[in-house]
Amino acid sequence: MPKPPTSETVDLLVVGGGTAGLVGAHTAATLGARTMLVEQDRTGGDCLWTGCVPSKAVLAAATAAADARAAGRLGVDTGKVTVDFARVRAHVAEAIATIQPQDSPEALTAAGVRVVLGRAALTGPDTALVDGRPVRFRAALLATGAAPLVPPIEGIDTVDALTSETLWDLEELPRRLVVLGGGPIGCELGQAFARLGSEVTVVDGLDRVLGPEDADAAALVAAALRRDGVQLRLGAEGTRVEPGLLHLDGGSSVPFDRLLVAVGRRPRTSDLGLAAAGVELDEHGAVAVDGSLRTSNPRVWAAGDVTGTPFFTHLSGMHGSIAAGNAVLGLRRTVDPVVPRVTYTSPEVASVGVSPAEARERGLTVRRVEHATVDRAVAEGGTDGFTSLVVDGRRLVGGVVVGPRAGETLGELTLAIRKGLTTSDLAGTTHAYPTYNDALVDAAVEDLRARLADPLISGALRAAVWVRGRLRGTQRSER
Ligand SMILES: Cc1cc2nc3c(=O)[nH]c(=O)nc-3n(C[C@H](O)[C@H](O)[C@H](O)COP(=O)(O)OP(=O)(O)OC[C@H]3O[C@@H](n4cnc5c(N)ncnc54)[C@H](O)[C@@H]3O)c2cc1C
Ligand SMILES: NC(=O)c1ccc[n+]([C@@H]2O[C@H](COP(=O)([O-])OP(=O)(O)OC[C@H]3O[C@@H](n4cnc5c(N)ncnc54)[C@H](O)[C@@H]3O)[C@@H](O)[C@H]2O)c1
Repeated sequence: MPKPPTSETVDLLVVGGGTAGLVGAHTAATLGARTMLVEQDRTGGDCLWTGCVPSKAVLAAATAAADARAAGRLGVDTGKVTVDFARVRAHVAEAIATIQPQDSPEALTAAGVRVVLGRAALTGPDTALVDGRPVRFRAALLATGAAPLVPPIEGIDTVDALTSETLWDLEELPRRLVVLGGGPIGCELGQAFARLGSEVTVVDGLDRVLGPEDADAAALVAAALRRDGVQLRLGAEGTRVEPGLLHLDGGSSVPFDRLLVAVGRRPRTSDLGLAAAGVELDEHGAVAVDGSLRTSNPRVWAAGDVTGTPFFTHLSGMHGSIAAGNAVLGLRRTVDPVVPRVTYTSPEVASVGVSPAEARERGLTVRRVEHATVDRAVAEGGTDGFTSLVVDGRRLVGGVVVGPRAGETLGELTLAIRKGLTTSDLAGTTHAYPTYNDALVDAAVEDLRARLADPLISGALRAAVWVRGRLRGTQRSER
């Protein structure tokens, strides 16, 4: 009888080779742990292959087309703008290929990680089956990500609906693209395909796009989408699909050549052996974790989209690093609550911390500067936007930036909030002129001026100026 394979023991078993798993495995290996990473498909995960990288690459092509069409307003005539979708696809593929080596099995191996290409499932509290072979682990990190949600709408399986996973296989630009869902994916990709030449309709059950975002920011994005030719069908749910037609509640319908479903994502937890390992799910079907990213099994941690956290690569990476450090060193580090987010529409929407709406409920101060008063925005003709700061006393606790490159401005604000900086810190920092970040400074200055206008402070200041004037007068008359 053949002997059953003996099990190998590792310090950290990482299941999943997306951002959370990659960062987790690198962290553990750097700390000297015997680390095994198992990936069932391609290392790099959603972000590299079907998420951030291809979407931002296609947005770059779309922005180039839109800028070329709009160049006349700057006195530059380009003639008719045409889009060669095959070359757009080549650009997307090249971006992925350029970044891929950083996330590759070779890079992991060079960092000291043992990479197994295959499936992993837990079989007990400290055991797993990895590509059919038993493995014993001192700790495990679940980083299996999330998959696009396809809602159970009647007939949806009859039309070969696209998702963010399959969209990238399109060889031709669809003439009519209907996007179900007006969240970040629906808005970013809806705008991109419209700018590339598709007739796009975005359908959302809510009465606005980008549901959880600042209402004024969402309104600016909706207006920009409409200017790009996107039809918005808001407050309308998809109820039934038949080939070429999406029926909406209320009785109307929208024709399409291709349907893109972008109504959210669901954590990948099936066939992972969670019950055998005593790992519990939360009420939303995500792996339940405590503040240190530990699951209900004290040997098992989880990171990234599988925890149902806001689905962002930067957060997945932070999760991976913290969870792996905790698992290997027995620490209880927690994830910083200041998490920035950017939707890369044109204009971009960048937010962090307390929102203006929450600020109003809590009686905090909101300082807002319209980009129509920001010199760089005026010079570039990019004045559709604003910067709002949320201030608690003098401390910065949140902000929203809408406009070109808003995501770049957000870094400074995120650091300021994380470090508990004040509007005086921001206003007292010399900023290069002219940048969109001038709006941050202007909003901070507005806050300082408003505080100086307080009768007590302005009275004290007037008194100080008067005393200084008297002293000067006395000194002069003594000379
Ligand atoms: C279109 C789109 C655009 C996006 N744009 C942005 C953006 O601009 N900025 C941003 O921050 N975020 C963006 N995101 C979100 C971002 O892609 C995800 O939050 C991030 O990639 C999640 O990383 P992860 O490691 O948690 O999961 P994933 O990247 O999904 O990795 C999980 C990995 O686990 C593997 N796996 C699953 N089960 C097993 C198993 N049993 N055994 C072995 N391997 C397994 C999977 O094959 C996968 O490779 C975007 C997403 C989409 C869809
Ligand atoms: N720039 C970024 O960071 C970025 C970009 C893309 C995606 N992502 C991440 O990926 C996740 C998934 O994005 P998403 O846009 O698919 O999901 P989402 O959950 O953010 O938005 C889905 C939208 O679909 C609508 N919807 C749901 N069911 C519907 C129905 N039957 N009919 C009509 N509308 C319906 C919802 O009202 C919602 O507005 C996001 O949560 C985000 O964190 C991030």
